Amino acid sequence: MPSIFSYQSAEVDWCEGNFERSPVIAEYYNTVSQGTGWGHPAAASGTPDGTTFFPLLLLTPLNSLVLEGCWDGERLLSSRAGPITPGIFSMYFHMTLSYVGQLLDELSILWSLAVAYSFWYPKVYFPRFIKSRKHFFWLSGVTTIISTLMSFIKPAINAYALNCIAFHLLYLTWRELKKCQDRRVHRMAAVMVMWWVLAISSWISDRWLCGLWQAINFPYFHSFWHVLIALSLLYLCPLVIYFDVNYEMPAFRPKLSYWPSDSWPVVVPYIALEEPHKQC
Ligand SMILES: CCCCCCCC/C=C\CCCCCCCC(=O)N[C@@H](CO)[C@H](O)/C=C/CCCCCCCCCCCCC
Ligand SMILES: [Ca+2]
Ligand SMILES: [Zn+2]
Repeated sequence: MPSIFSYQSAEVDWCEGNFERSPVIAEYYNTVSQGTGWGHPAAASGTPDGTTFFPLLLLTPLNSLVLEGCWDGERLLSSRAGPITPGIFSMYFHMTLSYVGQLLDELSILWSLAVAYSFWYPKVYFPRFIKSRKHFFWLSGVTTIISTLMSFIKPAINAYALNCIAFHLLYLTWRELKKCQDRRVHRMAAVMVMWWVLAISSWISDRWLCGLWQAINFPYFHSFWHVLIALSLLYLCPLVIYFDVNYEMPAFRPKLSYWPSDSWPVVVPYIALEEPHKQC
């Protein structure tokens, strides 16, 4: 019986052929695309420095400096670790296709989402029996522990369940957009949805139509998913911060902007805070 750490002991095997480009990396393009796709949304947390928050890994140290003292340590850390941790475990998964790799990949996504929900889920959407964010923390924690235990029953369906969470995020975004007049916010949400539709189409294509892609010698749709879901997260993060600042820090006026400028074809979204008097 193979060990849970052995190569190819996972329940899932993606469409890309195994060990075609390296004797130690099972799915070369899936591993590499995960490495390049991830990281940059990690810095998409921005918070008050009075100016900007950039969603690029390169700018993370800069952001961390300006965020310190404005956000508490847990929020800062979770906004950094949230996207990076699944990225690293996912690389390990595609490198080995091991059972442990698969569960680390899926459970790290589950826990990162739970942490993000705990910190940023707007209070107005709390269930009626939840009276404070502390209670909501407990609710998220218990739900996540139960989900973690259930995820061992049939790991192959975990990814489908995780993908369903995106629908809840879409629903929340739609609820927030109904209350928001800012056209820039609507535009950013539209771009996020566009990347997500392309991402989920790639993920489903790889899962369901693998025979077709192998027949035309192009089994790389899961690599596209990695890059596209990272891009949608890149747009989701500033949106989450925008809504959070409106709820939690009403003295500030958040403004969505693009770096280096709105008119460039390739841009990085970020949030600028407009508040002349207050520092944090
Ligand atoms: C201030 C903002 C803080 C934001 C914190 C963000 C926390 C991020 C939490 C999770 C990151 C999601 C990681 C994506 C998956 C990467 C790994 C991967 O590709 N795994 C696959 C196997 O390699 C696996 O099959 C995929 C499983 C499904 C994952 C579904 C994740 C849904 C995440 C929703 C992203 C929202 C995008 C916009 C939606 C409208
Ligand atoms: Ca494969
Ligand atoms: Zn993957």
